[in-house]
Amino acid sequence: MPTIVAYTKPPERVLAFLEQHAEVKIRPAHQDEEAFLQALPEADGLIGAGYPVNEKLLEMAPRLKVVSNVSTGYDNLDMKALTARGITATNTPYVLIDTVADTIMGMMLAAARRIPQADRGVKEGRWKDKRDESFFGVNVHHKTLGIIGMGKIGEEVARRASAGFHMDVLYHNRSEKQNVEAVYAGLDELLEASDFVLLMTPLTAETKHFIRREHFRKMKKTAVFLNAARGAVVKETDLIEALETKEILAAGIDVYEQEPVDPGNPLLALDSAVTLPHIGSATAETREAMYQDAAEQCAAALAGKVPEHKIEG
Ligand SMILES: NC(=O)C1=CN([C@@H]2O[C@H](COP(=O)(O)OP(=O)(O)OC[C@H]3O[C@@H](n4cnc5c(N)ncnc54)[C@H](OP(=O)(O)O)[C@@H]3O)[C@@H](O)[C@H]2O)C=CC1
Ligand SMILES: O=CC(=O)O
Repeated sequence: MPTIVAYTKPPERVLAFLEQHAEVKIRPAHQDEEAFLQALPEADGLIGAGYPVNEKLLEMAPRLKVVSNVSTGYDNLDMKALTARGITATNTPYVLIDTVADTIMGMMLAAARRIPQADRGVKEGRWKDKRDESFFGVNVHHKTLGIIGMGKIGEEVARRASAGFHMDVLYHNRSEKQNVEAVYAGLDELLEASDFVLLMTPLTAETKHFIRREHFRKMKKTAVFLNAARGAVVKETDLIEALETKEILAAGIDVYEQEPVDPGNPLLALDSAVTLPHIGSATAETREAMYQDAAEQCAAALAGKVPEHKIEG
C-alpha cells in the first residue's frame, strides 16, 4: 500500500476515505515541522495546504508521485521542479467558489460599513462614538466594482454584486471573456472608475507586486481596495502608504505577503483596514469538501489515473 503524508489534518470522514487507498501519516507541518520532514522519504503522496513544495523538499521525498493541494491557488508549488520529476500536482478549483465569493462580499461590506470597528466599539463601551458622523461608512449598493482577475471566483462575486447590490461591474484580465455580467476595461480605466477594487488574480511571476503605488494613485480617494488573491500580488508597503496618506479610503485584506501575518505589520494597526486571517474558504462544509476533493485527486494519481484536477505545469 502507498503512503500518504498529510501535512495539515484532514477531517475524519476524509481520513477514512484516504485510509481505503493508502497508509496515512498525519504530520502537521505547522506544529512539528521536523516530524513532517522526517516522514518525507516514505511519502508516495502529499496532501495539505500552503507548504512550499520546492527542490529542497523534493530531494527529501524520492518516492513522491503526487502532491494534492487543499486549495485553488498553487503558488506554493514549484511546478517546474515537479514536472521535471514527473510528479503530478492537483488542486481544488471548484468546490470553494461560492464560499470565497461570499467571504469577499462580507469583506466588502465590512470595510465599507466599518462593521468590525463598530463591533469593537460597542464591546469596548464606546456606543456613542460609533454614532458620530466621523464614523460613518460608505454605501456599497449602486456603486462600481472593478475586478482584477475575473476568473471563477470573480465571476461569482460579479453575480452577487450585480444582482444583489445593483452594482456596475468592470473587470480586467489579460483576455476579454464572453458571457460575463461585467464590462471589460483596461487596468487604468478600471482603477479610475471603481469605488471598490477587488484583486483576484493568481500569484505568478507576472502578477507579483502587480498593484503598486502608481495604481493606488489612480484610484478614487473614496475607493475601497480588497485583496482575496495572494498577499504578494500587491506591494504591501505601497498599500499601507496609500491607507496612511488617505490616497484611498479603506481596505479589506484576507491575504498577506507573509502568512501568518507578522503581529507588527502596520496594516493591523490601521483603523481603515479590515484584516482577515486568510479565511476565504473557511466554512466547515467547504473545507471538508476541499479535503475530500484533494483526497480523491491524490488517490486517483496513486492508482495510476490522471486526476480530474491535475494542474497543468
Ligand atoms: N483568499 C482565499 O481564501 C482564496 C484565494 N484564492 C486565490 O484566488 C485566485 C483566483 O482564483 P480563481 O478565480 O479560482 O482563479 P481563475 O484561474 O479562475 O481566475 C484567475 C483570473 O485571473 C486572470 N489573470 C491571470 N493572470 C493575470 C494577469 N497577469 N493580469 C490580469 N489578469 C490575470 C485570468 O484571466 P486571463 O488568463 O485572461 O488573464 C483569470 O480570469 C487563486 O489563484 C488563489 O490564489 C482562491 C481561493 C480562496
Ligand atoms: O487561498 C486559498 C486557496 O484555495 O487558494
